[in-house]
Amino acid sequence: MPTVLSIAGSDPSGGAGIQGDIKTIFAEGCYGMGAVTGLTVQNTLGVYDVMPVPTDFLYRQIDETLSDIRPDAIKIGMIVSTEQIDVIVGLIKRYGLENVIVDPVIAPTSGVEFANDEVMKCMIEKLFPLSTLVTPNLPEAKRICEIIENFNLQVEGKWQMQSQTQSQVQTQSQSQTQIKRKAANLSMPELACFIGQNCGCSVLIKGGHAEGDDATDYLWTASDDDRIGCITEFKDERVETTSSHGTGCALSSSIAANMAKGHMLEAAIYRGKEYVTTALKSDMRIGTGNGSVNHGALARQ
Ligand SMILES: Nc1ncnc2c1ncn2[C@@H]1O[C@H](COP(=O)(O)OP(=O)(O)OP(=O)(O)O)[C@@H](O)[C@H]1O
Ligand SMILES: Cc1ncc(COP(=O)(O)O)c(N)n1
Repeated sequence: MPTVLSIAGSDPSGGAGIQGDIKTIFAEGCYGMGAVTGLTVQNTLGVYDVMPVPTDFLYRQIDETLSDIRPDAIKIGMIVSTEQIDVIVGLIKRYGLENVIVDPVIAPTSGVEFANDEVMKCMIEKLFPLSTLVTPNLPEAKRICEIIENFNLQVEGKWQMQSQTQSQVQTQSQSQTQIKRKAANLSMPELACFIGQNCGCSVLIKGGHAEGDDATDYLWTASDDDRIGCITEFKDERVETTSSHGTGCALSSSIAANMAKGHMLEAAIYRGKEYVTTALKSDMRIGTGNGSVNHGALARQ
């Protein structure tokens, strides 16, 4: 059975974080594992508090799991300190892990902040370049671009190596200076391109917080020679529901699970989107606030 490790925070109300991830991974027919970065106090009405797990304990959770069971993909959600990032980055490198999906949860829709600018800067510099895919929502993508601009970050790595050999990419690279100047007003595809070029990873900007009748996500591809530097649109209907808590966690976990099953990145995103739309359409209505998506609405092998 394909195996997926989620490294994320605990959401005791069950819709997001490690609880939502493992439900999603199970529904996708994979074996789910979870290493907890922090405990939260939250329900369907908001996030009230966060308590980080000590760094050495996070290290031991992941290390002992990896030394026993090798994951075919990993999903990384809430990270609350630069020390936690160093631990995760060190272990990804030591075990040579592949199919690394990072959902950079900066601040939940309602409630306290998970990651400050210092943590985000560290994530951008150290974790993003090791990632197969980074999946910010629209406000997160704008904040990441501002941090890249404000700290003048440009991460050395695989992107720079690839851009020397790809003429299509060189053309986009030349327009980077122009993109940098107007980062605050970038469109969703431009945001994806800006982050991807600066961090050397594929980037999916999620459209749940955008306006419009459709929920459209945009992928900028850093790997896969044929598609490098290309933008791909993933469009689906916008579902009217008050049960949308955990969509971001469900999407990234579903993508990780589908990559663990052997799907290529674009196919895995397509299937992830299908999973989330079905989970939203179920309109489960648990709790008194913004209830959880129905993780069991689509189950497949
Ligand atoms: N009302 C909706 N109808 C259909 N799809 C949606 C809706 N809201 C979000 N999505 C989809 O859900 C996925 C997650 O997007 P979103 O922008 O909500 O991420 P997020 O903010 O990280 O999620 P969360 O609210 O769990 O933090 C995307 O594929 C997005 O297009
Ligand atoms: C532990 C944890 N991780 C991620 C989220 C996603 O945030 P939201 O769905 O509220 O925007 C969350 N609420 N809790």
